[in-house]
Amino acid sequence: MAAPAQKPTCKIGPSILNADLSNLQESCIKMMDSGADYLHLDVMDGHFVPNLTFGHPFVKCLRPKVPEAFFDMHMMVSDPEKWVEPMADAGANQYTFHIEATENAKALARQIREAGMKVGIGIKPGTPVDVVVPYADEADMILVMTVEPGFGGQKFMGDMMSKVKFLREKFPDMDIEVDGGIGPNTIDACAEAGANMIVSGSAVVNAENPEAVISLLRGRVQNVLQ
Ligand SMILES: O=C(CO)[C@H](O)[C@H](O)COP(=O)(O)O
Ligand SMILES: [Fe+2]
Repeated sequence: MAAPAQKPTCKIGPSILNADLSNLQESCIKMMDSGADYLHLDVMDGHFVPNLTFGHPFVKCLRPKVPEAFFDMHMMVSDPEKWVEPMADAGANQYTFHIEATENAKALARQIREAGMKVGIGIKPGTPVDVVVPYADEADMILVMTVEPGFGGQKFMGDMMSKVKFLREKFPDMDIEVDGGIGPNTIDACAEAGANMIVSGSAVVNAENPEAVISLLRGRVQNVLQ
């Protein structure tokens, strides 16, 4: 029997993309100590997006340094099928692939689940939201990108909120994540549209007081969820 549906709760996941790359361990620990609910780790392959970050060897080294953290892997890669088992072995908890990067999202979702991870499905700004609907049953989370994937520190695309609203109406119990350009000035739009998993990169990691920013973001989302 399927587990009973649970109302989505607010979770704040800092992206360490714009942190000090020579000291990511410290940045991750700092984010968790500042009240992060999870860590959003951006994997870029220089092909699906025009930038490179890190892969499963880095995740494997990071895992024991932050043993309690939930790792949400944002896989901006062209062959998402290829890295499922290596990421699971490295200690990833959720594997978010882009719908644009696969020809068989259903099989990929199954592969991720069999590897013991939660399934996330992401859509780029140019992808219509209805593309993801047939696969929603296979997913734990849908990610609506609010910038063109590839770089941190970009401007939030408010017109993506219609996708979030559409998904929230259709899937009241689903985790819906937003990612890109989110901080104190843009959180209200995300919260009102119905997002409950909030990725925030530069606004949190560059803040003098990351704890205060995380708490502000959480407060705004919780106000709407209640
Ligand atoms: O996936 C991403 C970029 O492709 C990052 O997660 C995102 O950009 C977070 O950084 P910021 O909050 O600075 O925009
Ligand atoms: Fe991301």
